[in-house]
Amino acid sequence: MVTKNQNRPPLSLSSTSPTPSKFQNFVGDEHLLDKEQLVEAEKMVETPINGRTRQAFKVVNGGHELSPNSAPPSNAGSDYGIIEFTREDVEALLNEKAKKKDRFNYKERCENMVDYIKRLKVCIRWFQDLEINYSLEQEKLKNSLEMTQQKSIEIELLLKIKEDELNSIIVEMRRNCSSLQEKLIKEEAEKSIAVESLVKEREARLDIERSQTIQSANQKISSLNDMYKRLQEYITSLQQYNGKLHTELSSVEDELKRVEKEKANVAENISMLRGQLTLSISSQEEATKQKDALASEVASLRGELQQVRDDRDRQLSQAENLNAEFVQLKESRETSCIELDNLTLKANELEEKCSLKGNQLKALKEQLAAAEKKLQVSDISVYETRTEFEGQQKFVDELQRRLEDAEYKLIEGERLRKKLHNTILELKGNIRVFCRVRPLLADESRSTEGKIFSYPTLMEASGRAIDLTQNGQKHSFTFDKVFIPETSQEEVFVEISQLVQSALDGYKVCIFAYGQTGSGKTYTMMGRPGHPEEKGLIPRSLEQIFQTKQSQQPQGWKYEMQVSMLEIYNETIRDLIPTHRSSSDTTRLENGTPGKQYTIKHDASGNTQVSDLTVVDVQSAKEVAFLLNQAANSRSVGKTQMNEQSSRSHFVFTLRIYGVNESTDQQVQGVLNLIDLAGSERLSKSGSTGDRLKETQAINRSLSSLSDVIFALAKKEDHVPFRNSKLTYLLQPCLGGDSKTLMFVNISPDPSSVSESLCSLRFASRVNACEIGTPRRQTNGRATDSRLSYF
Ligand SMILES: Nc1ncnc2c1ncn2[C@@H]1O[C@H](COP(=O)(O)OP(=O)(O)OP(=O)(O)O)[C@@H](O)[C@H]1O
Repeated sequence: MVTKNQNRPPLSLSSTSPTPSKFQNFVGDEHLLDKEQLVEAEKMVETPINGRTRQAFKVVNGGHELSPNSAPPSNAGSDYGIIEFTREDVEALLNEKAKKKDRFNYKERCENMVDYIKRLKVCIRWFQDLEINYSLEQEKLKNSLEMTQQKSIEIELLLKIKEDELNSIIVEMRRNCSSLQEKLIKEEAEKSIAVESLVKEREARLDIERSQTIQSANQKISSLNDMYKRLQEYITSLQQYNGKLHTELSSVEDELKRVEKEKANVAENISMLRGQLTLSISSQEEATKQKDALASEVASLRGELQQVRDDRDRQLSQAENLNAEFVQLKESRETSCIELDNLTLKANELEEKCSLKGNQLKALKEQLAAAEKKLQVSDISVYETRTEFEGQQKFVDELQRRLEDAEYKLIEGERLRKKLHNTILELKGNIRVFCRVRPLLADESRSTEGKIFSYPTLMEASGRAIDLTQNGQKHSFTFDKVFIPETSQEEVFVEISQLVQSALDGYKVCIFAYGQTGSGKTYTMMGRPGHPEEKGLIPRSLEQIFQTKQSQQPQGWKYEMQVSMLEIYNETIRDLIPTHRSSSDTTRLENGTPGKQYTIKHDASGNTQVSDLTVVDVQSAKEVAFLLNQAANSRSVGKTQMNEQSSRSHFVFTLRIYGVNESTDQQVQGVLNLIDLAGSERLSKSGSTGDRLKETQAINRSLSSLSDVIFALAKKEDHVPFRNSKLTYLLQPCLGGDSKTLMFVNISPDPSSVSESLCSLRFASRVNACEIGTPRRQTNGRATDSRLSYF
């Protein structure tokens, strides 16, 4: 049990004879229990709690708990508590108290009283302090109460204001609410009306929609019809345009023929005139010569005449002298009679001579006059011939100019036609296909089954169509271009030069040759070694690229070029640039075990990388030609029944072009891929065995993968099996991307290969129908590692 009384001072009880109780142990003579506590203690002694006979009381001094055995201080503090004691203790205490009451003497009482008074004084002081504290506290409390009251008044005021506000708001809201309710009712009524009308409308709309769907379908059909018509019109306009071009072309050709005829006539005339002119020139020369001869003769005759005259004069003077002498002699006639006779004779002789010379002179003069006349006539004829020649020359020049004009028009027309054709193809996004039929080789049969190929020359088809006849059945094909066997390498290159040019303009370009073994793929791509005039597309393309590189330098263009070459042999990639070729690679060449593993990767921007492949920076076509030569020597080639020098692998030549224009800051990044595929062949025909058989099977497998890819692309299937072979995976960006792709389908004219040729042509026309998207120009900045990027 715990009792506390902190506000009252403790009363002390003194005992004279300590009882052997615990209580005594604690308090000694002084008991710090007050009356009430004692009464409490008595009560407790009388009423044991929970059947216990001991109750716990503790005396606390200044808040410190006293341990049971420690004696309380003499001035045991202002506090008290509970002391553990027993019933017997309390009883003994009470008995002791009763006994002590009597025993207290007066002095002790006085002392006690004094002590008590002291204590009371202390108590009073304590009370006073307490009172002061209390009043202070009261003051404080009062103040705070006042403040609190003020605050509460303020708050009350605020509350009142708020309440008023809230009331007004509530009133307002009630008003609003009622108006809203009214509105709601109204709206609900309207809604129900609207719902009704909506239902009605819906029904009506459904009716209308039904009719509209029919209408829209009709409209669609009509718009499709319109579109179809427009397309038809566009096609017809294109056809008309094409036809116009063709008519223009044919008229230009007619004109050209006419002009050529005229030219031939004129040339004939000119040659005739030239003959005449040479004749007249020679006659003129002869006449001139004659004239000169005559003139010199006349001069000599004149000289002679002069001489004769001089002679005559001399003779005359001599005659005079002689006459004088004669006169003298006459005087001495007799003496000089004989001399006179002689002199007379001499004079006669001289006169005769003189008259003869005079006659000669006359004849010469006549001759001279005739020659001069002749000269004049020939001069006139020369002049006439010259004017005629000049007229003819003018006419020839005029014809020449017209011919040049016609030729220019013809070339322009052809260029425009090509450009339009290319634009149409680019818009269509198709792979372009050129077909090339090679000439019959010396050892191939020429006559047995007749001609199997013909080339229709009708307007539209001219230069683009090829017909193959097998067992009397004709199969017609049309491609972007068909090259007949007589077409030269130069003529073929002219057709692709623009495509090559676009690699410099920043396009990805891919040209690959497909065809049966021995059909002329390597000839088309590489040409005939040692015959410069028969060099193929690859060397020609490189020459053009490096020439353009040079010619564009003045306009500020600078190009960097990198070359790499690889072959896919038995489904394994091999680096064809020898700088990297290790001894292990060489070993593999012989035993066919794979060495270095090259992997193909395509990045997000459509570039292809082949890991570890050698890439060489090149500056000139010569450097590339050297590398090409080395690659051609390293390439897997073997002899088969179909071809002496059969390529047993797919050859991929890649030229990466990075161009920058320093004056305009333009940048282009183009790629030129030139691919010579290995030839397809029938195992039965090729007669391959052993390693050759393995090669043939690998070639046929990869070409069949190529055809699977083409089939999937043509059918626009969701999945295109590019990964089925290294070849198709490498060609993926060309076949399914945004590059300008051209396929050469090479055809052998050998009648024994007619079924293979038919297969190739069918495959090619399927390729021609493939849509791969519109080519994109790469004009972005320099790639971080452009060296590895391929397609
Ligand atoms: N247009 C042509 N003019 C003259 N000769 C040609 C022509 N095309 C090919 N040839 C000759 O035909 C033969 C076979 O040609 P080529 O080796 O290019 O065939 P290919 O298709 O590459 O064969 P493979 O697939 O077996 O390598 C060669 O002797 C080549 O010189």
